Amino acid sequence: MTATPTVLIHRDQTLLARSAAARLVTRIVDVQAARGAASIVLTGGGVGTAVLAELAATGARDAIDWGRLDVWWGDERFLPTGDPERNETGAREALLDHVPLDPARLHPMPAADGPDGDDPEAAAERYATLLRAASQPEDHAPVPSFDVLMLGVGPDAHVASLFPEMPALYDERPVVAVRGAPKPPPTRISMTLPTIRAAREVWLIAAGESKAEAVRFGLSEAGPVQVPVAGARGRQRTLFLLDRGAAAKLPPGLERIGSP
Ligand SMILES: O=C(O)[C@H](O)[C@@H](O)[C@H](O)[C@H](O)COP(=O)(O)O
Repeated sequence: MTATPTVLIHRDQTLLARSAAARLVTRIVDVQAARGAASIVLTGGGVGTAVLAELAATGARDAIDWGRLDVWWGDERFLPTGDPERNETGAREALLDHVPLDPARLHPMPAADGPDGDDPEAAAERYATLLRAASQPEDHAPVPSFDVLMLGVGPDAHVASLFPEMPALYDERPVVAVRGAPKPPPTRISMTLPTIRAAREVWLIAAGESKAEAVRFGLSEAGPVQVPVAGARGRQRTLFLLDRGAAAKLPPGLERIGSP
């Protein structure tokens, strides 16, 4: 059963990113204490990368046992390794290159100059195979039950590279290639909604008024094909981490915990 979302509103984007980074430290430390290793899924985009930069900047990051953390990506822009537009490149610069991760536990999505060359379908399948290999019998799914899966939100209500009305939203494979994405670059690789929903916790992180409408519909009963945000829910917990701008059009009657 998926959880009813909890909404948290912060004053501005900086406080939102700091607070999400602090929450991430606590969550990873708690999971590592309970189960040994933890797993997170990263998102591309401005806020997602800002969270990683805040995590790199906080002394609390040393509380994490970086060698026992698996890092996955929810989506990737299908570009050559090291391209500045790749989500992996942004995440490395912001955090991953500055902490003692185990390289074997770092799972970037394949690049356009990777083992499958310029074939995003084969690259997506390769990533799905990696996820399948990492899933445990208790996950009851072909992918692991990620401890935290973070998602940015597009103004059109996309999450990862799942854009409204596009074929990826009907696809039941764990990872798919996306062609013709409205946000550049057009060719991408993305986890699908069933994979996102396998996560224990899903955190939707959004800042700015341009996201307010998408957040509003994402918290409604809208269908995920029209409003992918509405289909992104965690098995145990779903958090909408917002700044005031992104929270400007919330539907009435929602639980809200504001910070001054
Ligand atoms: O590769 C990407 O672009 C993404 O993963 C995408 O889903 C992103 O998270 C949102 O578009 C929000 O991006 P912003 O935070 O920059 O608005």
